[in-house]
Amino acid sequence: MSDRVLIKGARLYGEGEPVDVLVSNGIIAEIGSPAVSGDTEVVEAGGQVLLPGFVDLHTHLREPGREDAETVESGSAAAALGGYTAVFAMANTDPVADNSVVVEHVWRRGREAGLVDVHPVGAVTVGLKGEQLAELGTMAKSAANVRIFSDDGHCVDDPLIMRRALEYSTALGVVIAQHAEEPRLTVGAQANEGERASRLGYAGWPASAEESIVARDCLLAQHAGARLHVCHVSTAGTADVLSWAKDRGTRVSAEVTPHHLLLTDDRLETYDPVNKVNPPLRTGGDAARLRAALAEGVIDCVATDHAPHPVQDKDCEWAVAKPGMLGLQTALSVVAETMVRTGLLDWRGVARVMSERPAEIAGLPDHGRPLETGEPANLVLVDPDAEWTVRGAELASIAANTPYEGMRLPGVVTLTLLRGRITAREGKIG
Ligand SMILES: NC(=O)N[C@@H](CC(=O)O)C(=O)O
Ligand SMILES: [Zn+2]
Ligand SMILES: [Zn+2]
Repeated sequence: MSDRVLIKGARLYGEGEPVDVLVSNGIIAEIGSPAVSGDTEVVEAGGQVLLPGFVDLHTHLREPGREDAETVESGSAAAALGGYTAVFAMANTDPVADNSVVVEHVWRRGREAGLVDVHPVGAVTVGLKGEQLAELGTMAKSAANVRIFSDDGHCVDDPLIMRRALEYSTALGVVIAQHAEEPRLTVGAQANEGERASRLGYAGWPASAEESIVARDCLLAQHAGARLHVCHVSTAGTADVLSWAKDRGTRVSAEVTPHHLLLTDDRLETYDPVNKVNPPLRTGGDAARLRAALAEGVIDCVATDHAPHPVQDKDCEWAVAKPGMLGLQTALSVVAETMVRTGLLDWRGVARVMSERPAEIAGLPDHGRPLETGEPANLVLVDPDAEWTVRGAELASIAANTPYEGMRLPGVVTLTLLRGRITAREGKIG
């Protein structure tokens, strides 16, 4: 295949007149009306929107340990098809990614798949048990160059351990990403605490279990001069806490998932565990506030929390089903539906929340870059007017637990380029 790609007639950030973009040697070589030589692959963009490739700070690739749900390879394919050029693979694997052997393994598997930059997240504590700090320094200095640490799936609830992790992180220049859930407040929790959960007989997961940890961690981070990242913000109250913390100069960033922007606890009525997720789907008021907070920058970015589960862990009684839902291939469309169609964000704003901010938070030098000559060609082309119908069985993930089954959504990823190489085109890999 040619190493030169000419994207003809794309609108950069969805703005202005269509231009031609020549990609060569992994970079954007020319923007305007470049001359085409023989050995150039031409992509007719027809006025579609060109954006920097998306960066997902929160993905579960399940390898090692649960290859029946996802592998680095299948998850990388889902990522490329979703318009991603970099993903961060969470540490709650089996064995846990709490040492340099596991993080280097995941990193190498990502390189072998070659569809997206796979950056392993390291665990904060040994075995995600919340008792003893993992060797953050060794993982940071390993070949995997770990930049984000998280016990995601579990909250680092002991304030002393969290304080030590934050203090240690400053010396390493890394970020601690917290799954904010006070475990004493969510014992047996199954769904958002409220009238609907009580009526259906589900133990409630109160907003305060998230908000109290976020407030505590903002204070700990501020005192330590450390950087904190808040995973999957799900409540209006957390947006308030973040707004307060940012106003007083706390170095805190935050993500919201597509499902918390679009779906609400109305979904409980279905009794279908595909809708079970942690933190749980909240109220319409929460979702509205999360959208506004994302538009305002109180919440920095969108992260998928892509959480594949095999059928036996989802196709069962609600109480025993595992929480989590697929997200990589539907994220752009859900953002288009909730943020672009509503007028809350334009496409430049989408570039900010899905590419630029996450790349900055993670410290990735080659992603989330401006669409300019000389910049790395990590790019995604989106057809903003096209719609598609989500079918779990057709997604690239091994698991099929999408909550959007049968939904028609706007925004289709038509091309993804990683360092100038086509990784996905018209819904197909490579
Ligand atoms: N989000 C989820 O419901 N599940 C995640 C864990 C997590 O993100 O907390 C998983 O690993 O399955
Ligand atoms: Zn989590
Ligand atoms: Zn997660």
